[in-house]
Amino acid sequence: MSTPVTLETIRTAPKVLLHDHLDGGLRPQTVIDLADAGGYANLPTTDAEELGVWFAEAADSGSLVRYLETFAHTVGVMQNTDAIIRVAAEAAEDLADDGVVYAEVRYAPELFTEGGLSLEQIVEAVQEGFRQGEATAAARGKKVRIGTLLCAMRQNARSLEIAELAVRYRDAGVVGFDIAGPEAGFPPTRNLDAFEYLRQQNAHFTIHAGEAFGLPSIWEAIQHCGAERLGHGVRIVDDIKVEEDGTVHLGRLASYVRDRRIPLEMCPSSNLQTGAAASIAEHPIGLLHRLRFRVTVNTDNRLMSHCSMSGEMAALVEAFGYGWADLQWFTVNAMKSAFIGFDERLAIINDVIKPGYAALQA
Ligand SMILES: O=c1[nH]cnc2c1ncn2[C@@H]1O[C@H](CO)[C@@H](O)[C@H]1O
Ligand SMILES: [Zn+2]
Repeated sequence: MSTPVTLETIRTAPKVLLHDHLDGGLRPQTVIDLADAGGYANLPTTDAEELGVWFAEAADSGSLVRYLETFAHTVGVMQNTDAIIRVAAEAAEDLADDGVVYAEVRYAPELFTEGGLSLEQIVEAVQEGFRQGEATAAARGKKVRIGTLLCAMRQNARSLEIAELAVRYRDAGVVGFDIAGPEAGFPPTRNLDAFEYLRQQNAHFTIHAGEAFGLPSIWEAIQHCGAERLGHGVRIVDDIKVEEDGTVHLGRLASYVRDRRIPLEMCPSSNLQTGAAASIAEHPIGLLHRLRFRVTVNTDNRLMSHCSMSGEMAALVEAFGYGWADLQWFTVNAMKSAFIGFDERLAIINDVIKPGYAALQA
């Protein structure tokens, strides 16, 4: 008999996460410890439980710009290598404990230079932390592999430099590039030189698009910049019309995204907080899953959105009645869309994901 699909059983299922911010996933107690050690005095509270609630509530603002303001505190405590190593190691452990078998975790190196670290020192500290966290998790019998994405911030003008950094570290665990930060007023085409460079280097990138801004942002990301995946991409529904009788019409852009199998890195809880969707039940992921877009499920920011990979899946199960076959479909979609090599993706699908879901459905 098939195992019932509950939060607890979903935790045991192999999961793949493509969109998770390192500076959005700290444990509240770690924020407090690091603030204390590093002399960061601006935290709203030094009680771990209260701090967790504070982040979730402050981020629950209905606006991406206000959501992003909460990162001042996590970035504020990550300005030395010890702090960065600890945060990265704990991220790997927490993901492994939640049953994530492969994750791409992203961060913007340019945000961690206030204490005098070079971009290279920052990248190396994060890689060291991931390596430590993977080893700690493996010793507990949980195997996770972490790939790193480097973000450039849309509001700054350092994207080419960060793209070069990503390429320099591509054989050391950095598997791709992204642009993050406020979307309105900062179109992806501002960073064309970075994307051009990455394409010439045969390097991979995704772009946050279609979260706080609509179709033009998605169109630019794909057709001008050459994004392989879309961070969020929720607003692609603006190009889909559902008639009262249920007939569906896809516009040219939505058709292109579906036909080309462009992966959508969807983050349901985060989207509720930034106002990109009103509720999980009304989240476009339901329609996009039904229409067989290349949908993936992600956390975005586990601290600010007070979520986990298993929790996001459980919320979808509750809202849409999904079963193991749907959760496996999301997981295989994500693994197919990862930025590591084809043979490695295939091995995880065949050796880990399929047997894992088969056992749950047996
Ligand atoms: O959903 C999002 N949309 C756009 N930018 C984001 C989102 N979540 C986090 N960041 C931004 O990405 C930086 C690097 O990790 C974070 O510091 C935050 O400013
Ligand atoms: Zn994001």
